Amino acid sequence: MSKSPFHEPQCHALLPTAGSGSRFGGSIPKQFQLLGGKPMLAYSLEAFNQTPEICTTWVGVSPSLMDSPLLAELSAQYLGVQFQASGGPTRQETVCNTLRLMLESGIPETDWVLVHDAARPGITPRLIEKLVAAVKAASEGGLLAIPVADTLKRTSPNSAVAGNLVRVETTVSRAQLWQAQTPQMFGLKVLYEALEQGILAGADITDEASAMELQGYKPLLIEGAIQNLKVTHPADWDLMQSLLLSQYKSDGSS
Ligand SMILES: Nc1ccn([C@@H]2O[C@H](COP(=O)(O)OP(=O)(O)OP(=O)(O)O)[C@@H](O)[C@H]2O)c(=O)n1
Ligand SMILES: C[C@](O)(CO)[C@H](O)COP(=O)(O)O
Repeated sequence: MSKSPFHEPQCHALLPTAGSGSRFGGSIPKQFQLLGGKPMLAYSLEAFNQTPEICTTWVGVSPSLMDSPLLAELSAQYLGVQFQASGGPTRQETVCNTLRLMLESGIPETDWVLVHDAARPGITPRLIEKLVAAVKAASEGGLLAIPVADTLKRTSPNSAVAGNLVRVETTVSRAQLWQAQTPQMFGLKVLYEALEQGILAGADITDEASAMELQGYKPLLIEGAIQNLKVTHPADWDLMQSLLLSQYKSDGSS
């Protein structure tokens, strides 16, 4: 890969897939379960493959799945994609390990990386392009997110009532609050260093932006879309399936 001083930063995708999907359940992790006939991960791979700005795509896989038929099938189908045994015990470790491999492979440190949850199959090339355009125009990292629309209630460790009920402790103002989605787009080396330091410090990092914020950055929020929701609980599955069906119908792509 070129390292000339005139190198125009390129964009790369990184999909962490080493989660166990404990809240979702099932005999295999949710990102490999069939959604509308194909593994959930395939939707994100296709969205990035169809986005001309994306040069390479890297997938962080749990080492225990590297030799599975599942992976063999996906690697045969998505030939240009780099499937790496870089999965770690937490999402941020999976991302950090994969970034290290990307840097070691010779991708320039100043290139951009878009980290995207395999559990968000509703991502589209249009949303990816919107993020890339905004971040490149500002030359600052950013993420897709949506403003909070519901009233927010806080509970406390003492708010449990009989059964599974909890009581409201207080209402939290939703003004200026956004829900973070992915992709989250940052410079490759700065993100790697931010995650490495955050992990070493034992910080509570739940996304790439929070690692960057700990280093003093103020990432840009670019409006995403509700269809880009994260499939977390079993109830999200049918909703996602309907959203994907209507998206594909309106695209004319299936
Ligand atoms: N050790 C981990 C944990 C999570 N992820 C990935 O991070 C993304 C977001 O995580 P989430 O949807 O919460 O998945 P899980 O961690 O698998 O879910 P749970 O917390 O319910 O176990 C997913 O693509 C997941 O595979 C990962 O690569 N490595
Ligand atoms: C990165 C993320 O999707 C942003 O909302 C979210 O923080 C991932 O959290 P999870 O608990 O790993 O699903």
